[in-house]
Amino acid sequence: MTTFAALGLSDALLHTLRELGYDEPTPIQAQAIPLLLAGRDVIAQAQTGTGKTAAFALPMIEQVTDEPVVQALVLAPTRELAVQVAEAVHRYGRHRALRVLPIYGGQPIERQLRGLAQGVQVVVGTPGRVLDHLRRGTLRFDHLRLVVLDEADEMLDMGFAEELEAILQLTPAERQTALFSATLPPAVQSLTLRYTRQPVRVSIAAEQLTTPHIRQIYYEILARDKLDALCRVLDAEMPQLAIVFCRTRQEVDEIGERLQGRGYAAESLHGDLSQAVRDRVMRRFREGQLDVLVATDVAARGLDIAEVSHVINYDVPTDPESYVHRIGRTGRAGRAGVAITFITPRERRMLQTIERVTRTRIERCQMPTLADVAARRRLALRDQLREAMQAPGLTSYMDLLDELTVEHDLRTLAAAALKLLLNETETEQVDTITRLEPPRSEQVERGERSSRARRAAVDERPTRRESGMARIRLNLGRNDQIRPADIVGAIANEAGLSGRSIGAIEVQARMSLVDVPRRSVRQVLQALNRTTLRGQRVRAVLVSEEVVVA
Ligand SMILES: Nc1ncnc2c1ncn2[C@@H]1O[C@H](COP(=O)(O)OP(=O)(O)OP(=O)(O)O)[C@@H](O)[C@H]1O
Ligand SMILES: [Mg+2]
Repeated sequence: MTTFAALGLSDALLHTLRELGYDEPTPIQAQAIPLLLAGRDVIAQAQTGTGKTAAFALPMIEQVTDEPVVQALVLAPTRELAVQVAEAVHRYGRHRALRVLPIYGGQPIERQLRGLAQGVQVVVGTPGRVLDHLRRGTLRFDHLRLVVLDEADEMLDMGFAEELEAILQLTPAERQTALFSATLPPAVQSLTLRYTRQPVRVSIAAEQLTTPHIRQIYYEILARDKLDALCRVLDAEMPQLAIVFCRTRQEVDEIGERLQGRGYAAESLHGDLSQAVRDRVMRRFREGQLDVLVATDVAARGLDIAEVSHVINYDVPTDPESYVHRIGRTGRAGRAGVAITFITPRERRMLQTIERVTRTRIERCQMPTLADVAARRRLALRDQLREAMQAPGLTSYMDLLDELTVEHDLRTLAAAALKLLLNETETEQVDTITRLEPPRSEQVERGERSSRARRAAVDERPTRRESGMARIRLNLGRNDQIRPADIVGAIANEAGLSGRSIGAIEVQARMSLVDVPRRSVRQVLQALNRTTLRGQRVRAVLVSEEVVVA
């Protein structure tokens, strides 16, 4: 086993590492640090959360002199990552009191100018703003010795190629260059050929592109069930911190708001927000004031927050690299994590591509039932109670207890207290989520069709599911236009959410014949029998007072 000392690091740095609790180097650190100390160019690939930052920051700190001129530059794709890496370099270099300055767009340029004027040794920035400063002449690279491109592939993907080239052209030719990422697809080749000199490739041999510490599962559900499913998953999993990734900024805003509306401590993060808001959201999330961060891929790369226990892909990522980085926000530095991906039936192929590229099997799971959620809450309450019993401060409650036990039996009293704590109003668990109401975006597109669907669904109430059977009660009024497609939609909804294939599930849609004229029921029956559900023909028959769809 290698030690940090054996890698050739100075005593002062070794001391800092001991203080930080770093006992031994990670594999990427063991390989990259000696090469970088020897002045070689390095192209390094290693799984998420395996300490790539220290792999470049430690040799950087050793090479930088006390002279107050910019000697090292780290480029990162996002502002949040630039800030985090700057803080990491500062932390690793604290025995040296290194001056490290993050430089990124959206931050007042005056502050950066002041910082630069004071003389910094290391700059960590996003390509756009760094180039800005170079062109203004407020940043000079005459003494630059080391350039690191963190998440190099992402910077190219984001269209920063020109900026990167322009920046690299303004650096001394004899500088040292290093690229780091958990994914380095072939597109990075041309950049490496032009801007590195005889680079050494370091790639940590791993069976999978993702880390084994992350449990990877997926649920297949319909798009319109996603929000319900998300809430169900959050309730069942009770993450310490969770990041929910969505595809678009609008969706991030919408899901963030709807989660807030349902009482979750959630906030949104994406590139349209002002820097002040982005900073505040990140600070609150890191401090644990938020439970859920809803984000675009802006949060997919590099962010290192130990407490993130769950990553949820609300939308399946459009490329495997994005999947790798997104789920890599959990399961860091050997910790356990859970990654949950929602896919709609049409997205199965995308999932297969991800599995193939990452060489990982993602396990299909059944959506947790309300009973599962209740069971989890009870377990959690049990743990909390045990903790509370150990903690001081119970005396004042004993008086109340003495008062109550005069009249009541202790067991009944405790049970009532538990009931209040769990706040479970329903004694019988209803295990269906059924609403015909489509999400807001769909409603707009569907126009007046949706208003009919809503009306038909007003009184729809889920009934209790028995083994393997989902029942949906549709209370349809006399004047409702009954659209078979809506009924089928509700059934598909339920089947999708329960994660079962429709072939294996028996479904009943009931209509009260008291309110619905027989003629309408006949029409519905005929129409239902012309409908298909996930490629299977629907069979609907009238059984006394009920229309049964199977
Ligand atoms: N040798 C070590 N011993 C213990 N912890 C370490 C060691 N090296 C790094 N860490 C910790 O591991 C965590 C992940 O490190 P880092 O952010 O550098 O990962 P990464 O490889 O850059 O991941 P990503 O690909 O997601 O950017 C950090 O919290 C860091 O403090
Ligand atoms: Mg990193």
